[in-house]
Amino acid sequence: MKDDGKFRESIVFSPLSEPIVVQAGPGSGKTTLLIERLKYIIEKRQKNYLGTGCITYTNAAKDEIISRLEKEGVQLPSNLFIGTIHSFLLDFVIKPYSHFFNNEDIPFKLASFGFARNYKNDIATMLKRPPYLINNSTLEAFESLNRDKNGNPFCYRGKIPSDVAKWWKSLLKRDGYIDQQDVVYLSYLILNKYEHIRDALSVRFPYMLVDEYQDVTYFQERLFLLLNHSTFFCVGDSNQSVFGFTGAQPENFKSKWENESYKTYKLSNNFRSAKHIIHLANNKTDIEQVEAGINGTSDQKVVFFKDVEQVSEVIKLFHRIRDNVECDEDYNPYIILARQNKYIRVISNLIKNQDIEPNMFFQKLKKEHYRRYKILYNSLIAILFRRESDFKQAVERIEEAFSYLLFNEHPNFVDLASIGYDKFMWKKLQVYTLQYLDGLVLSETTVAELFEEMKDFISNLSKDLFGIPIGNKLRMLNYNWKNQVKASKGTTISQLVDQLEIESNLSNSEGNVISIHNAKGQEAECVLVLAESKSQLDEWLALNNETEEARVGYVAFSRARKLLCVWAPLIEEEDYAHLDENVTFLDNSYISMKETV
Ligand SMILES: Nc1ncnc2c1ncn2[C@@H]1O[C@H](COP(=O)(O)OP(=O)(O)OP(=O)(O)O)[C@@H](O)[C@H]1O
Repeated sequence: MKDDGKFRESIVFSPLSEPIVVQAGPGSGKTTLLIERLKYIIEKRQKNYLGTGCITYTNAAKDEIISRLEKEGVQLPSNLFIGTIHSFLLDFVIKPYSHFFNNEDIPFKLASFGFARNYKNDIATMLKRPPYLINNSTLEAFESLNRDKNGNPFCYRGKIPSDVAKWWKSLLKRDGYIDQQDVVYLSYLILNKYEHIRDALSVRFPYMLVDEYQDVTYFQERLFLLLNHSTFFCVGDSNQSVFGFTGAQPENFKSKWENESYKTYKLSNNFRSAKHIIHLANNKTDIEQVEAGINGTSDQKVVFFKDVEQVSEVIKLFHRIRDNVECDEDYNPYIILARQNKYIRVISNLIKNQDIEPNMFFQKLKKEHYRRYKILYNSLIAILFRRESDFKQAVERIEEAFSYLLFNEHPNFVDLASIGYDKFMWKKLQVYTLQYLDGLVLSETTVAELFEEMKDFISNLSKDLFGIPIGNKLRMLNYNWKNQVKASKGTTISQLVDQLEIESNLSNSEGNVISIHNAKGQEAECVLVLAESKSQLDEWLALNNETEEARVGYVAFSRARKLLCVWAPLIEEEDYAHLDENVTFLDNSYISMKETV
């Protein structure tokens, strides 16, 4: 059937009881279609108490869907869930039922980001390495450990041997925690074992919509299959499956596609990109997309930078070229994409064109004592938000500081009853503390003084307001500052807050430089993709999408609406001559030419 408005309406307005899978390339409007279907479900669902779950891959995608619905004036019903699979399962399975699988008979707590840092020495011992060799990427690998199909702990990044992986998961369990990956695995175990729980969940959510289905993991798929009272609407693109290192498998989407109980649809239009971008991407896959949006008619070719060795020159060239592109205000004007975080930091600094010293005080405290770092950092960010009159965010930051101070926990998991508090008292203490921080003369208060004063203030406040002594819970605020004695007495709060303010402004402007993985689902008028080597670019441009690296290139190129520029060091024009119908090669002389003119 021709991919036109009528065809799309027929998908959106299909009977609510029909399970549907939509497969289509980038920019074809999959997410847009999913939102239309969601609107239709909200309007048509038969009983108001029936819920709808809309599973997004990231929180950014969740925000985007909510804002699009709100913009269109859709009233969001209270039983509508929009968010990641992890938050869905945390709310509806882990918090209410995970105590069934915990020897302590209490729900598991979520190990928050940065959690592995607390176990650095144990990790070093297990890996038989000195602690200074345990870097962030090793810690990240521990935090993202998943399971193989048999449920055994498994590192899809290939960094952690299986015996160490097993040790890590049992350590978490012993301490009452689960990590992000096990939110899915444990939820699967719970739903698989207890029929009444899975039935209750499935009946509560008879409509489930899932975006980016190609990145669903094995146990996520198994879990979805258990919800047999729910009707699924799934959209995805196997060619954009780039999260193999988390255990995601495009095969899950393929098997859904081949499952005869689903009605399947393919979309062929691309509403996002200029035609040469679409044709370049078509070269890589068996999905043939057709230019159908307003950008489709543009003759702007894809630009490859050749003979440009310095990334700073490439960025200059990119900005020069995009100066000539008329951008639509409704879209992000540009993004710069790279593969590795390390590289992204270098580029961010280049773009800012200024060397920002990372704040040594925070860096050191983070290494020396992570929990105290969390307390200080959050308190100061709260001051910053207060300055900007963002009271809500300020109190949230104080709450995080308090949660680490009193419980060494993320705010979601604090046990207020253990200190005789209720939620109202907890908030009240935070609001008063925020007022107190706001009243300090920041330029005259050192970090060491802040800790001492805060301890007295909070402990007196708790006694005066509620008659509850919590002084012994505040020992994190007693600190001898180890290797930072001098700095803690010589650094004022205003110096640190000012530094944080600069960093937060910078991170806003840095928002345009992102990793390819984080750019999934996003689009911008102009896109610069930085390959880090010639071999990487070769793989990105190869005529297949079999390898994950090849698919990473596909995702990167297809973010662009009007202009796509690509750079790889030592790129050779003759290697890519077969693309010349869609590609122009430019070198540094473009800049000098423009300057002369
Ligand atoms: N039916 C349509 N008519 C015109 N424009 C559309 C239509 N559907 C989507 N678009 C526009 O096309 C662009 C891409 O849409 P969307 O993000 O939904 O695509 P997608 O298939 O989810 O992309 P990706 O796979 O890259 O995440 C957006 O700017 C969107 O507004």
